[in-house]
Amino acid sequence: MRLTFDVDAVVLDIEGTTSATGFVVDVLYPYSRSRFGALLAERADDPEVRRAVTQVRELLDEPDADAVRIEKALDEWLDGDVKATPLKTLQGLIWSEGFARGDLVSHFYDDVVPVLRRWHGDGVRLHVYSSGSVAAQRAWFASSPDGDLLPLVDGLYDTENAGPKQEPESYRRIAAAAGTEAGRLLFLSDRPGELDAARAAGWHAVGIRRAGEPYYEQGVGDHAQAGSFDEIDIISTGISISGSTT
Ligand SMILES: CSCCC(=O)C(=O)COP(=O)(O)O
Ligand SMILES: [Mg+2]
Repeated sequence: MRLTFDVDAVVLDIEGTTSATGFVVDVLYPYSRSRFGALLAERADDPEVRRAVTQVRELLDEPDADAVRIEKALDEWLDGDVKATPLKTLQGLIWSEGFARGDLVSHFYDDVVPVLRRWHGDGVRLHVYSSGSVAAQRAWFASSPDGDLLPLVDGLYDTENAGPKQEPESYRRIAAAAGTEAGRLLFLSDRPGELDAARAAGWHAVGIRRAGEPYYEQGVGDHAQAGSFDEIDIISTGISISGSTT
């Protein structure tokens, strides 16, 4: 079944939506795991590392946690795919350097890039909202197998600049930052809790269900769903339900 939305902007989740969770877990996670120790030891004075370490200590409620304890916590969060903000900050530092060095190339499902190019060509604004840090998102889109996709993207949002993905307030912040009415925004994600939060903020939301992804069997509750981006049409009239133009 095809889905049609009259919106001005589409906001994209990454893992499970544009890209395979398996790739993130099997390629990116080991890459960061093997580099946490050196990052914590050699760059402890880097302001971003220091800020993330402070956040880890706060989350653990262990103000004196040393580098060994911090690394253990990061590894445990990796094992559980826990989307802790300081984990994502440190991964973002490591991955963006890995992408820049050419060690890493990102992954997008086959249907995604042609559809993103079409929507962008049609004047639909594209934003990203992922638990992966903005630095990681930037590197991910810049180093795709199809080349640099960053020119397609207007805004990048993560759990630091927008907030947790399961809270409606985060979606209100993104709408304000993007300068777009809630009813003119469409969120695509694999996780029902994120779709619920977007809808509670007045956005349109579609669950992306791809066979083999962790949330495939659970489904997306009562949200509209699509198996690929090909099933979604965007028309952008610029006319909101209340009749005002954007
Ligand atoms: C380029 S971001 C890498 C993926 C990642 O670490 C992540 O947590 C993605 O989570 P999402 O919110 O996009 O499902
Ligand atoms: Mg996801």
